[in-house]
Amino acid sequence: MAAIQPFVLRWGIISTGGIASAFVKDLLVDPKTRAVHDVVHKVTAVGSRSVEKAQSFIGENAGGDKSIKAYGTYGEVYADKNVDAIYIGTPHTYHYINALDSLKAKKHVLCEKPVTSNAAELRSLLATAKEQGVFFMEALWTRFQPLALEVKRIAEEGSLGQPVVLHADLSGDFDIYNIPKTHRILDPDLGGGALLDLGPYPFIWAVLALYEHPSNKLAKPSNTIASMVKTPLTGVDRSTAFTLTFSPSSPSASNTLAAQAILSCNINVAAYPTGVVIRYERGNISIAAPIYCPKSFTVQYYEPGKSSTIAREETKHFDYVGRGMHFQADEVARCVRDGKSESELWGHDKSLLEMDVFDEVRRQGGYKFPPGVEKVV
Ligand SMILES: NC(=O)C1=CN([C@@H]2O[C@H](COP(=O)(O)OP(=O)(O)OC[C@H]3O[C@@H](n4cnc5c(N)ncnc54)[C@H](OP(=O)(O)O)[C@@H]3O)[C@@H](O)[C@H]2O)C=CC1
Ligand SMILES: O=C1OC[C@@H](O)[C@H](O)[C@H]1O
Repeated sequence: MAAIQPFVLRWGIISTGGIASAFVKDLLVDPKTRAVHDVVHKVTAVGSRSVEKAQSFIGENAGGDKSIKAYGTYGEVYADKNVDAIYIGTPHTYHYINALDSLKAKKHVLCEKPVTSNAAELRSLLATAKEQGVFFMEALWTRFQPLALEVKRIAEEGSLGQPVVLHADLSGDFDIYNIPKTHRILDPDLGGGALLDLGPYPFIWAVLALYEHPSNKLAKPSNTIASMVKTPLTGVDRSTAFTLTFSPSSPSASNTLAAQAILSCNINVAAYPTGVVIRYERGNISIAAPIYCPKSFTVQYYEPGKSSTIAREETKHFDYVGRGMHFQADEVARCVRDGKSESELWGHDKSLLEMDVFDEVRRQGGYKFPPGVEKVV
């Protein structure tokens, strides 16, 4: 019997920065190393604002593969007939225009986080993706990693009971007093600050453990409270804390979850070793830093009826070839192969919730983008 050929997704890469490089290296990892046999990835084009940069990028990240086109404009990638899907790795505030141009060229899109600067931009992109009949997804790679799938399985299998409270922090020491104020983490024109860059990760754990919990019935948080500390360097948020409360919409509502997520992010201190703690009625799940690609988590089960005593605990470790960005690429390939417009794991509703929450956090924190940064308001 003839072997079934894997589906090949042909990628065009927009920009040649740090994360585009990491993504391409992962795309080129043999999927069989992670037991994936149904899809494979091919990079067919790289677009940069400089053709020399595109050429060097291919040399450094794809062994100088001559079959990959190097372009000195992004537009040539959108127009390339040998590109099925576009990966966007530009700074936050360019995601909207780059994604819009890709969608208008009828390309499927995987766009780095945060998907847009605000919710209005995202709504506009989703409308365009629908009109054009193409797939669109935010690159929230953590949601597709095997560790996240296993945390979700254990959290929902029943032994731990209902979630009560989740604490998640992502911090990173960006050496903010010594880097240029034009660095993307500090520059307000590039959506600088902790919330947009780091906030998606504490948020994704709140979504996985609370929003997606079966007892929540995909109800949005009933309340969001937020506060920001701004850096005088450029006025962007150095530290942001926000809480999301999930509670039944009425005493008879089908969404019965009553739980809170306490989330934070900072750009002037390194990550704490435990990045996420989810407390349940009958135990805890602790996830090791870095929370964007954790390699282990520990589940503790309480002595029955005694939340002060741990009866047993188990730590699970995960390892694979590559950084872990290829799992989201596999999801894109499968969705495109199957004619889907969005992923079931990180679908449009979750990116929309993220941008609605972030808009509200910025409103309460008093963070306004400079005029002209938001392309849709
Ligand atoms: N998933 C993850 O783990 C990570 C995701 N990210 C996300 O990826 C995005 C990019 O981050 P990162 O790779 O660190 O950024 P970099 O600054 O390293 O790269 C951004 C690239 O975007 C292009 N670009 C287009 N317009 C501009 C502009 N006005 N200023 C600067 N660069 C521009 C450049 O490529 P060229 O000159 O070739 O056009 C540049 O190399 C961000 O949105 C961030 O949130 C970042 C890090 C990790
Ligand atoms: O997505 C990200 O994850 C890792 C961080 O260091 C980086 O700044 C951020 O963009």
